[in-house]
Amino acid sequence: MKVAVIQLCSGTEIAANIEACSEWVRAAAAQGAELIVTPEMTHLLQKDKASLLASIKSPEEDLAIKAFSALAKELDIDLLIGSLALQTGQKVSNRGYLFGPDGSTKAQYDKIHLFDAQVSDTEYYRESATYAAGRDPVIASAGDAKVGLSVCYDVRFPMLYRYYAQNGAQILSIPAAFTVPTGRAHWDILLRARAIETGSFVMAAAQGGEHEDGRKTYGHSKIINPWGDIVAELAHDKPGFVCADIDLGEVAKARQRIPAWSDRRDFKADIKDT
Ligand SMILES: O=C(O)CNC(=O)[C@H](CS)NC(=O)CCC(=O)C(=O)O
Repeated sequence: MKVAVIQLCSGTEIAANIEACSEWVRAAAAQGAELIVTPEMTHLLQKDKASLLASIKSPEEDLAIKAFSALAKELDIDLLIGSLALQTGQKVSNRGYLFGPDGSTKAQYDKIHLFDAQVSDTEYYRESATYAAGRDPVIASAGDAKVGLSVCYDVRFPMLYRYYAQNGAQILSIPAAFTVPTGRAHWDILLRARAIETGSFVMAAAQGGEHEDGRKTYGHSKIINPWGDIVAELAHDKPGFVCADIDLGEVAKARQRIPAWSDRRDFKADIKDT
């Protein structure tokens, strides 16, 4: 099957971000992509909390959900919107959506692990101050593939992806808005590790560049095969997309060669200091 990841430099205007993203989705679909993944915070990257809260809507009123479900139908594709900021209660949800070729919402996933980190002496994030954490892993079908959904910082929690692999996922979706310092040091290695240790394809769609809210993100969107090879990538931080023809048969092959994903043994975690 042919798949694509889209890289964006989303700004602070929802309508403009939807339009920019839609153009790239159309371009990828024109090249034959049947499953397309977009980055975390596709329709709004806004660091200022008051402005964020003033811009976002409930899922019922959100314009991106309407626009992207219609786009999936028009193009007859599976469209996985990495995530949207949505007003869902006391706190905001960082929520991904998979829209099917009929425009239906096949799945939605709320980011489980929130990014509260001191990235450098001057750059820190307190995502949990604004966002509510999700609790449930989600696997959804796209064509013949089963896809495990995640968002950004989730990539640092291998147990989520092991759970996905053991429950039938062949593709791991890892949309992101990675910081530049952690991106340089960790992005590529974390993604390849998740592919290798689970014997799965990884589709990593990233935000990249200098955003309107003043933030910089790392870019370097890529598609990785179950052996850990990068089969397509944008080796920069500018908007664009890359496609790859992927053979889901490679998943079973990789898992047969190195059965680490099913050889797990449970051990007692209470190690005694001797
Ligand atoms: O808040 C928003 O507007 C959009 N969300 C993000 O940018 C999120 C939470 S701050 N970023 C990450 O999770 C980066 C993780 C990362 O960079 C790492 O794990 O190293």
